[in-house]
Amino acid sequence: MPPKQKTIALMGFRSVGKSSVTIQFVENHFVDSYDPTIENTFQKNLKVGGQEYTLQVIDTAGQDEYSILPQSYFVNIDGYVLVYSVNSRKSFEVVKCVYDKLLDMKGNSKNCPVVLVGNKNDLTNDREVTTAEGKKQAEEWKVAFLETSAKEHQSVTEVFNRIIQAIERAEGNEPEKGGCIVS
Ligand SMILES: Nc1nc2c(ncn2[C@@H]2O[C@H](COP(=O)(O)OP(=O)(O)OP(=O)(O)O)[C@@H](O)[C@H]2O)c(=O)[nH]1
Repeated sequence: MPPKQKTIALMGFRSVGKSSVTIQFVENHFVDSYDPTIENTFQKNLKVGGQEYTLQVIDTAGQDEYSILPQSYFVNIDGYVLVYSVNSRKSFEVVKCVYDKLLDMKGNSKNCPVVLVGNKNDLTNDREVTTAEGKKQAEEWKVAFLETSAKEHQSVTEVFNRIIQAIERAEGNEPEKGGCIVS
């Protein structure tokens, strides 16, 4: 089977680690410095449930609760990774606003595959959002939830595995359960 092409956007408040998660996934390293993103697109192959995927990963500029999302964020994007950082309650509030705006534009949640990600879970002493709160929000939205650490490469690949599964489900295909092989 030829690779399927999917486009995924990472969205969320500034400095939550969208670029770090993307770079850890695509290039397998962690960038300690903070360089605000305008917008970058990366490409990466990933095998999920026996199917090869070519992913375009769009690392967006950070949003806040007042951001007007550009039209380009609603067309030609198959799935959304909504990122907050567990050490910032503000970023958790912003991610809810971003979700509401996405849903407004997409019409309903069936058209809007999402994975909710609480990044920086290595910062145990600075935590402001509990795992239970993230989980509860994801259950309300009926989406997958993961806590990650881009710094410690924890659950990063799993994020992309889960968003592909969500996209396939939204398209009416239930992908086989199984390992995910990164190439
Ligand atoms: N401790 C820790 N720091 C992280 C983690 N992920 C990112 N950071 C740091 O957080 C800062 C912001 O990370 P970025 O990846 O640039 O965040 P961003 O969401 O892309 O930011 P914008 O481009 O402004 O939207 C950087 O200093 C990163 O090194 C993580 O998992 N753990």
